[in-house]
Amino acid sequence: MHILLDGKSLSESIRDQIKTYVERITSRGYREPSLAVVLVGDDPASHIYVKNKRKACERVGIKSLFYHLPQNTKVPELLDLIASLNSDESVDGILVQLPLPQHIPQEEVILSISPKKDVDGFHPENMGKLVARIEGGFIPCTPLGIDLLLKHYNIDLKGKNVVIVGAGFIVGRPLALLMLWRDATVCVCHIHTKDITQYTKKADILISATGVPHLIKRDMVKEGAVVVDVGISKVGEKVLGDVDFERVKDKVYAITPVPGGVGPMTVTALLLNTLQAYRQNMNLKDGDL
Ligand SMILES: NC(=O)C1=CN([C@@H]2O[C@H](COP(=O)(O)OP(=O)(O)OC[C@H]3O[C@@H](n4cnc5c(N)ncnc54)[C@H](OP(=O)(O)O)[C@@H]3O)[C@@H](O)[C@H]2O)C=CC1
Ligand SMILES: Nc1nc(=O)c2c([nH]1)NC[C@@H]1CN(c3ccc(C(=O)N[C@@H](CCC(=O)O)C(=O)O)cc3)C=[N+]21
Repeated sequence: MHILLDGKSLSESIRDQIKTYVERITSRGYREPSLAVVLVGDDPASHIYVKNKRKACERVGIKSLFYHLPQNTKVPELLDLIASLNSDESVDGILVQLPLPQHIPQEEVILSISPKKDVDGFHPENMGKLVARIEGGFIPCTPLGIDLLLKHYNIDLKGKNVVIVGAGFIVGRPLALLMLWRDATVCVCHIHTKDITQYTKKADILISATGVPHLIKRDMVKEGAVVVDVGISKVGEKVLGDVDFERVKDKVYAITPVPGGVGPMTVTALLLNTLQAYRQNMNLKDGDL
C-alpha cells in the first residue's frame, strides 16, 4: 500500500492557519497583506491559474490586485507598471505570470521586480540566496511547496538520492538547489540526458517536472521510492501528470496525485511567500504575532 501525498488537504490546513493569522493581525488594526498579479495576454491556461491564485488569496484574507495587459503590450509599459508596484507601499508581493508573450524578454522583467516583493523567488538576488543558503529570501513556490509536502509526511532528505527530471527555470533548477540545501544527493536529468532510466532507477525520491504526460513508467522507478509529480498536461478533458500513476503507485512508498498533489502546494507557498513579504514590509517580528 502506498501513501498518497495529499497536497490538497495539507494546503487546506495551512491556508486555515494563514486565514487565522490574517484575521488576528487585521483585527489589531494592521492593513491586510496584498499581492499584485500581472497577466500579459490571453493564454487560457494562464487565465485559469491566475484566477485560482486570486481566489486562494481572497479566501485567506490577502488582497489581490489584478493587472491584465493586452498581448501586444510594449516592454516599457510593462516595466512602468512594475516600477509603480515596486514603489507602492501598500503592495507586498508582485507576481508576473509566466510565460510572457514572445516579444517580452523574461529576464528583463524578472530583474525589474523589487527582490523584496518577488514572491515567485525568481529574481537573481533571491535565487542567489538559495545558492548561498541565506535565510530570508523568497524560495520559488513549487520547490517550497514540495519541500513542505515532504516535510509534512516526514520524508527525510538528508543523504537521500533525489533525482529531478526536468531542468526548467520555474521548477527543476531551483528545486535542485533547495534539495541540495536539505543535504540530499541531487541529480538533474533533462532533455539532453542519455537514458534517464539509469538515473531514475536509483532515486529514493524521484521528482518529475517536464510536462511530458506519462514520461515516468513503472520500470523507471525503484521499489519503495517516493514519487513527486509536478507535471500538468491537458490531454482532451483530462489532466495528466508526468507519471503513469496507475502503474507506478503499487510499487512505491509514497506518491503525489495529479491533480491534488503539488499544484495546490504551489499556490499555498505563494500565500506563505506573500505573508513573508508583508511581515518584512511591515517590519513585524515573531513576537508581534
Ligand atoms: N504543479 C505545479 O504547481 C506546477 C506545474 N508545472 C508544470 O510542470 C511542468 C514543467 O514546467 P516548467 O518547469 O515551467 O517547464 P519548462 O518547459 O521550463 O521545463 C521543462 C523541462 O523538462 C525538460 N524536458 C522536456 N522533455 C523532456 C524529456 N522527455 N526528458 C527529460 N527532460 C525533458 C525540458 O528540457 P528543454 O527545456 O531542454 O526542452 C526542461 O528542462 C509543466 O507541465 C508545467 O505545467 C509548472 C509549475 C508549477
Ligand atoms: N510567475 C509564475 N509563477 C508560477 O508559480 C507559475 C507561473 N508563473 N506560470 C505557470 C506555472 C504553473 N503553476 C501552477 C500553479 C498551480 C497549479 C494548480 O493549482 N494545480 C491544481 C489544478 C490542476 C488542474 O486541474 O488544472 C492541481 O494540480 O491540483 C498548477 C500549476 C504555477 N506557475
